[in-house]
Amino acid sequence: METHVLGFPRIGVNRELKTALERYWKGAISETELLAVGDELKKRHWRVQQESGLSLVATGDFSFYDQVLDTIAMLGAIPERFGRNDGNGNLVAYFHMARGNVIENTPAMEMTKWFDSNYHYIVPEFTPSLSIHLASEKIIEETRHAISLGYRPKPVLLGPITFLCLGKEYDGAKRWDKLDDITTVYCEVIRKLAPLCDWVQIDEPILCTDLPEVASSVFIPTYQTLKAAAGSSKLLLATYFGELRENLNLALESGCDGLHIDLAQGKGQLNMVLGQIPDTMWLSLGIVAGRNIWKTDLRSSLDLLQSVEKRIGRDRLMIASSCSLLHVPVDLSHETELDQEVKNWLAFAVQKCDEIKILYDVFAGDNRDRELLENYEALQSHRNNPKVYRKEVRQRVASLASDMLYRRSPYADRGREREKWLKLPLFPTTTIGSFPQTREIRSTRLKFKRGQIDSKQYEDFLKSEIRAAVKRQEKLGLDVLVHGEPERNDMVEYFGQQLDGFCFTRNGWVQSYGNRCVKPPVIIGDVSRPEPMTVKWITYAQSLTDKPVKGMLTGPVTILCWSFVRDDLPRSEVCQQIALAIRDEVLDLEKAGISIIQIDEAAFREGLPLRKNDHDTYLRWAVDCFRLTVSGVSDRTQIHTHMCYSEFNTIVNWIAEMDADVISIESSRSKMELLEAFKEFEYPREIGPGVYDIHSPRIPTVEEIKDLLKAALQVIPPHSLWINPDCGLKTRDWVEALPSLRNLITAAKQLRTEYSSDNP
Ligand SMILES: CN1c2c(nc(N)[nH]c2=O)NC[C@@H]1CNc1ccc(C(=O)N[C@@H](CCC(=O)N[C@@H](CCC(=O)N[C@@H](CCC(=O)O)C(=O)O)C(=O)O)C(=O)O)cc1
Ligand SMILES: N[C@@H](CCS)C(=O)O
Ligand SMILES: [Zn+2]
Repeated sequence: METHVLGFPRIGVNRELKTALERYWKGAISETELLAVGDELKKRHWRVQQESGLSLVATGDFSFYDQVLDTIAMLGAIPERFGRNDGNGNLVAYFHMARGNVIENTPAMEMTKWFDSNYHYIVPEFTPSLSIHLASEKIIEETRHAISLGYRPKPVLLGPITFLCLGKEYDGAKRWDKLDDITTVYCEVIRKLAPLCDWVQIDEPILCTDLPEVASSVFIPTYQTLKAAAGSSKLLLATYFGELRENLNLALESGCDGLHIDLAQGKGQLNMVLGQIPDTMWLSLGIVAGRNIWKTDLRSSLDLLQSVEKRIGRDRLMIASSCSLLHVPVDLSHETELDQEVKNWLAFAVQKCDEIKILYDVFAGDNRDRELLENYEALQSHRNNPKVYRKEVRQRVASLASDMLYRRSPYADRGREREKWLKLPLFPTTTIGSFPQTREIRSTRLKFKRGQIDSKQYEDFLKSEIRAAVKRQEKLGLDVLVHGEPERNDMVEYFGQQLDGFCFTRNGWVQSYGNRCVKPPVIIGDVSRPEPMTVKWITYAQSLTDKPVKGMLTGPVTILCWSFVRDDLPRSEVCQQIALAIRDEVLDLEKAGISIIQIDEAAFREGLPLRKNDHDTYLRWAVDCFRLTVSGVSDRTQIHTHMCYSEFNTIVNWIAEMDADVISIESSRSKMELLEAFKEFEYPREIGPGVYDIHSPRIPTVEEIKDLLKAALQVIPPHSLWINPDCGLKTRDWVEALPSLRNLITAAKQLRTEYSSDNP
């Protein structure tokens, strides 16, 4: 038997990687110093896995930005605009791909959501001239390094089929034409890894989705080629984030020596796999959930292990995490301020490694009765805690009436009165909500948290930030203003902190992309809103200006998706509870005189199940929860929503069903590609496709912005077009945000002039 995790979080328990990256980008540390931080983190994480007693340690899972970008570097699949650098150890080219090159004005590669998670990967670009060759031996070097330190490594590669499926084709390129070259490089890498290790893990999460036909047809031959390169080293085909369903045969006939299945998000597949797995194939059971932070139910996991043993014996079994632990925080023992009872319900990456080992020990016949009893008691304490079940919340959800899902009038009617009221120009300009979270804002919040300043001082500081934000926007000439969100640490955590039913970690950071991390709140019980959460700040901003200030809220689906959610209640029901809480806030904002309210549903698309068959069920309850949130307002109130990284094509009709008056969407990195969706489906509302890529430090030019707007105008009627950045500006500095917004306003003004003279 073997025990292992599919990957370990790389950010570091104190976000050491984030700090080092930011210092390196600023020029405060050298490349050598950055590499040393990486080495230290790798060593630390290998040590954790070994000290837990796992039989294998993952190598190649560390990355300075993203594992897909590392694969791009390994294959030399570097787009021409970054020069002919081979990416091997060349961190400069590597970071240009991730973040753009400010000096040469080269845009970054696109970034999008990793399956249905809040992790983001860099999207491979396939062009006809792309030449694939082994360009980086990082994984081989890392594996040798682990061996030199006495570890038993299991290198982790992103599989070629998933890599190809996740990329995008440009200039008429056909991705599958690259398969042979890519397979050749993978063979070269596997051949070099084979003498170093017993197992090589190849991740093909794409097998848990509806696979394109061509991918199915090339899967088995590709893997047979890879297996031939592996020689006596064993290949573990890792699947996760769902069930294999109709792709099971591909996995079983791949020639791989082992198959890993996700039993957290794909428990239903176990019987089918057990019924069909060949006698020679190892089975890695992903029992310990890699996407949530609840303790594993060890007793029921042991029952499962025993039932598996009865069917296929124990010699070919591996006990594992369901997926990489990238999606959970590093170490619970650092949570010194968490309520002890709640803490006892949780397990982070380090603790999950321990759980795997306990399962192994008990299964192997060792006595771990104390740990089993503690685990049982912890689960009971969660179930029986009075905060978990709250009668008044359950009753409110039970008494929901269907008329609570409808605005008073249909869209066409409710706009008329509002137009007179809001007096917005053609192509109204706005931003998405947040302004730069400057060092001063973050450190003042920290001082408040540590009790070094009192609430009056903190509130005065936030008000001065809001005043400055309003002044800046008036000076820029924006039409619809925002208060800038200086009071928010994060758009989900901030709301979670004010809602009953949530709890928080102090240090539970999870990587979202590159250097950016989130601290997802934990939903432990029924959710309700004890008091207004944003009204004070929005009304303060509105009191400073005659222009409309948008109320800014995070929507229920996004709060759900970006939290660790209790697993004893359907997600749809938890979402309804959150929707009711946010509905109360919407109505309070309206009562306080706010005429435009934006409800961010940045994670709406992310929550979409990976299989088409499961889409409609999710979309129905997710759309209804959004409608429940906003439908109480009068016709005069304009409802906005905002979404990031949206590949909408198949769900535009559902987005229209949300019945928001205006939607703003990320689109600049993908060069307005999302508009394809609107060509076929005439979206009956107003739209602000993003024209400024806020994830890059680059300042977009007026011409660039106008080009994007003109592309948008091919599809969106002028009276429906809003002008805004892709997303909030919290990750930018003012030195980048101000000139970018100036260019955005100039582009809007020029377009207005062109349109009024073209269309008198
Ligand atoms: C919009 N996006 C978001 C996603 N998910 C979220 N939960 N939130 C989002 O906004 N997903 C999709 C996109 C892109 N993803 C992200 C994710 C994260 C960020 C981001 O900016 N993260 C910040 C951390 C934010 C935060 O919680 N900050 C806290 C703590 C600040 C801190 O680190 N304090 C230091 C000391 C500071 C000092 O003295 O200078 C400390 O405590 O030691 C806060 O502000 O209070 C990040 O930097 O990673 C953006 C997009
Ligand atoms: N209002 C939020 C949305 C981010 S998705 C912001 O501007 O940061
Ligand atoms: Zn956004």
